[in-house]
Amino acid sequence: MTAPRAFLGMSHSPLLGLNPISAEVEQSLNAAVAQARQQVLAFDPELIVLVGPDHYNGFFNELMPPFCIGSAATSVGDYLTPPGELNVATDAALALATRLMDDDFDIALSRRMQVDHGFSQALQFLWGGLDTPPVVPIFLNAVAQPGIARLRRCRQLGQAIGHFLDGLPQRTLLIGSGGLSHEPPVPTLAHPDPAIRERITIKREPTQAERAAKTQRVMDAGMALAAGDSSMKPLNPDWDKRYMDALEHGQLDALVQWTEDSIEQEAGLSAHESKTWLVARAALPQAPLRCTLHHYQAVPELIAGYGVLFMQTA
Ligand SMILES: O=C(O)CCc1cccc(O)c1O
Ligand SMILES: [Fe+2]
Repeated sequence: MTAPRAFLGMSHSPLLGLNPISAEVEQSLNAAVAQARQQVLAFDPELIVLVGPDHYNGFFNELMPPFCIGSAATSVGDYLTPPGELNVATDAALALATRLMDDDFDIALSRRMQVDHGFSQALQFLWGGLDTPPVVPIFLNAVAQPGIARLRRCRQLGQAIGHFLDGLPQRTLLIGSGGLSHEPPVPTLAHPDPAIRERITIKREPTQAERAAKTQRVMDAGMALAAGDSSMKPLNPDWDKRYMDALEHGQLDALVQWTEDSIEQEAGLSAHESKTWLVARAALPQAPLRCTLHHYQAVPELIAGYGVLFMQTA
C-alpha cells in the first residue's frame, strides 16, 4: 500500500500584482489559487516534489542541464517573490538522485541550486512564503534549445520519480509550476545583441538596475499583449484546454506524441514550461484519480494561459 499522492499543476506569472487586471479577472484567479491552497492544505503533504523552470536566474547557457535536482536551494527573490532558502528535503533529494542514477536515468544534481519565481511563486501562493513542508526541487530547462527535454522524456522522468516514491511512506504532493501557452520576452541565443547573448550565457547576479529594467520590460510586454500588439504571440486557450484535459484524463500516451515544434508554434516559446506539469503528473498512476480542481483563464496582461489542476489518488 503506497502513501496517498497528489498532483498540482499551476501556471505562474510574476506580473500578478504588478500589471493591472480587471476586478473580475483578479477575483476569479484569486479564487482558484485559494481553492488550490485549501485542497493542498487538506491533503497535508509530508513531502513536496516541486518541478519548476528558470528564467536565466539560476541556470545559464554556459551549463544548462535538461533537468537538475537541488539538494539545497535559494530563491533569488525576483519580482514580488520571497528571497531565501527553500526548506529542501536534502536526504530525499539525494535518495531520489541515487535511485534515478541506479535506474539508468542520469540526472544533474546541484548542491546549491538557485531558483526564481518559477519555484517560489507556487510556494508563496500555497504557504505564504518559503516556510513549507520539506521540498525536493527539480529544475526543468524550458528556455534553451536544443537542450529542452522532449515530452516523452519528461513523462519518463515523472514515472521514474513515481517508482522512487512508491518506496516512501510520506504523503507526497507533486507540483508542476509554469505554462501554459505564453511567450514572455525571454531572450534566446538567436538575439542580435551580443550583450544580451552574454547575459544569458554567463552566470552572474544582475544589478538592482538590471533587475528593475527587466521587470519593467516584462510588464510592458504584458500590457502590449493585452492591447493586441501583433509582435506578441497570442495565448492559445484551445491548446491549453487540450493540454489540461490530457493530464486530467491520463491521456499521456497521446500527449507525448505532440511534436516539439507544435508546442512553440501553437503555444509559444515558454509553453515548454508546461512540461513541469507532465513530469509531476506522470509520477501518479494514470487512473483512477480524483480531480477536484480544474480552473483555466487566459490573462494576457499577465502573459499567462493560467491553469490550475489538482488531483489525488482515489
Ligand atoms: O522573468 C522572465 O524572464 C519571464 C517572466 C514571466 C512572465 C510571464 C509568464 C511567465 O511564466 C514568466 O516566467
Ligand atoms: Fe515562467
